[in-house]
Amino acid sequence: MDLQGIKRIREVNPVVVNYANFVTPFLVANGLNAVGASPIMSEEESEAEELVRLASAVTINLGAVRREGWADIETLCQAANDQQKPLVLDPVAVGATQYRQQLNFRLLKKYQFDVIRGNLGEIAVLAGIDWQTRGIDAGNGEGDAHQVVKACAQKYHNVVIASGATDYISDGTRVVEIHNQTRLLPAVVGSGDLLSSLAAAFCAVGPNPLQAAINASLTLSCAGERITEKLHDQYLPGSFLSGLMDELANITVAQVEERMKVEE
Ligand SMILES: Nc1ncnc2c1ncn2[C@@H]1O[C@H](COP(=O)(O)OP(=O)(O)OP(=O)(O)O)[C@@H](O)[C@H]1O
Ligand SMILES: Cc1ncsc1CCO
Ligand SMILES: [Mg+2]
Repeated sequence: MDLQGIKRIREVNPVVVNYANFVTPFLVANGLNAVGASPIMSEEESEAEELVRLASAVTINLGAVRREGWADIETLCQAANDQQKPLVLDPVAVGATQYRQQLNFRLLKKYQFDVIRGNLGEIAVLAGIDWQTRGIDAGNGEGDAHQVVKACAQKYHNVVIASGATDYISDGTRVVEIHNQTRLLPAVVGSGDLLSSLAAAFCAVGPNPLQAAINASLTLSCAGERITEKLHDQYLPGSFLSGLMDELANITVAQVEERMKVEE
């Protein structure tokens, strides 16, 4: 397992272009900056191709997209595919409305995403497996998480992260489970958005999307565990959030190695 990604991000300082939602761009930009990447948010179609040219990866977050935004998103996706830059999709609340499904399935049909990162409920919708979804939360379902994440990765020929108390990561063949966790991560709206953009940053420094997804998940959850411990397990989402940025900026490969709980 190649856990050196965080070191490479700090050396390379990869530019990550984000089509963000209007709820969490501050968290996503600061989180990317903290790990050593260089975030840029854009919603202007006329600069999309140029931005992708200077970027090392692109994240498309579908959290709050207006119909007018579709052309910009498609230009970003096309440029990323044309220029062979890693492309990550966050299908926020895809189960909630017909509109979200229409947009998600349209993009997944037209463009190749290297990584999809959603909660288990969202990933089940993309996989076409019956699962109860409610808004931005994961919801419950009967399906087996392994089956869901694997089916989604096979369907879209990519790597899928289904996040939750355990993060399940699959390339369609393997399923890797990340058991590091803290209840404070879901207490912060946008921790999922940050995970998606971190996956893009890690894809930018290789060696492959599966390892990048594992490294992104481990970095966020191990940083989250570290600050939770410093807060003596108190439920303090505000302190957690500011401390999380400090941990992301300082976490080392050795610290991740020491506490990582990975199963396959
Ligand atoms: N019950 C839980 N216990 C511990 N960690 C969790 C739990 N649920 C999610 N997480 C962690 O929180 C982070 C965000 O995952 P989550 O599944 O909540 O994404 P999301 O639903 O897209 O969130 P958001 O929409 O707020 O960005 C991940 O790092 C995940 O591992
Ligand atoms: C709350 C919310 N609504 C649209 S996007 C978003 C942030 C979580 O993805
Ligand atoms: Mg989300």
